[in-house]
Amino acid sequence: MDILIFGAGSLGSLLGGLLSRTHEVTLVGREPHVGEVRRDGLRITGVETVDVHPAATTDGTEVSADLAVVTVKASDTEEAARTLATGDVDAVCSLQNGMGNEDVLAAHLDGTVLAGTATYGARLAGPGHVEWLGRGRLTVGPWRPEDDVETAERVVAAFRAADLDATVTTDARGRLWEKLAVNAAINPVTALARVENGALAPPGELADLATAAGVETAGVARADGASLSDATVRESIAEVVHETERNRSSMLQDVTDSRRTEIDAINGYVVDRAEELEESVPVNRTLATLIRGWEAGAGVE
Ligand SMILES: NC(=O)c1ccc[n+]([C@@H]2O[C@H](COP(=O)([O-])OP(=O)(O)OC[C@H]3O[C@@H](n4cnc5c(N)ncnc54)[C@H](O)[C@@H]3O)[C@@H](O)[C@H]2O)c1
Ligand SMILES: CC(C)(CO)[C@@H](O)C(=O)[O-]
Repeated sequence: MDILIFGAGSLGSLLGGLLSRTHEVTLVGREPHVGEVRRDGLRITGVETVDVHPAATTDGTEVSADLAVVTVKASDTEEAARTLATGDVDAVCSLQNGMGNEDVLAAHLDGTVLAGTATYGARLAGPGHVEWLGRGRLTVGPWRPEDDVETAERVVAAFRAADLDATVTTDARGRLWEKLAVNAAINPVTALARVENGALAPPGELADLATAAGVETAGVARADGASLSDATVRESIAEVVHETERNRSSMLQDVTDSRRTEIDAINGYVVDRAEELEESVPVNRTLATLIRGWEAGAGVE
């Protein structure tokens, strides 16, 4: 399969590097990473050490591919979609966190839109070098009624052919809501308290706060038509906190490095959707306000 990875940062470089063992992969990213990959290849260390030489470019315009995997941060999805629209991709699959990315891609692109989740852990350690921090799982499914499950099956088969752990889902929206509830719980609380994920293990006030945000999110998910119980969300949060106890969440890393966070696609999305569905989400609203307040004060782009 001809695969374009749009957003060759941490996750995109890891998955693109692993996929390039079996498929034709082009990474679309930024300098100095792209130049280093073109010169010396991409090195993956951590869970496994892998040295590969995928194609890499900073120019994602007018490209054609069987599949574009989108791994930019949520605030860059609109630009990614506009850029991809200048080319010809048969299918696009977001593996980003948060909600709203698939709708942005669908608004700009003609091909099949797939929604995915990724629990792999990755960190760009330096130009040409990505650290593989945790084995994970990918789920991929059709996003809209007109997006066919056969395309999701072909994509999952291609991922598996490269030894990635991937499954097809026919309930992509439900899966995204569940992941959203976990991120809405863990990300802003760890970012505001400046703690590793393990600090949210129960019992404790931080655990209670995170769980309250997750349970509120499950309420909005149900109002949106998803079948996501409070118990499932509580269990998922506790499980992810346990499995990633030494992780600094992506939002904590963004705040520490003075970068814009994905708050709009996480708690911000919960607040917006809750308003449309006339649900009350005071915890998510407070967390979103605090993170957005930090972004404004820090002057991040
Ligand atoms: N890192 C992880 O372990 C992980 C795990 C699961 C999900 N995610 C999700 O995946 C997404 C990406 O996360 P990440 O940690 O890889 O972020 P990242 O910032 O490391 O990578 C994104 C990359 O996209 C590049 N980019 C953005 N716009 C571009 C453009 N127009 N042209 C070329 N390059 C462009 C950026 O330069 C950056 O290198 C997020 O939604 C995140 O929440 C990450
Ligand atoms: C699962 C997660 C919360 C683990 O740190 C991750 O999605 C993150 O950091 O965004």
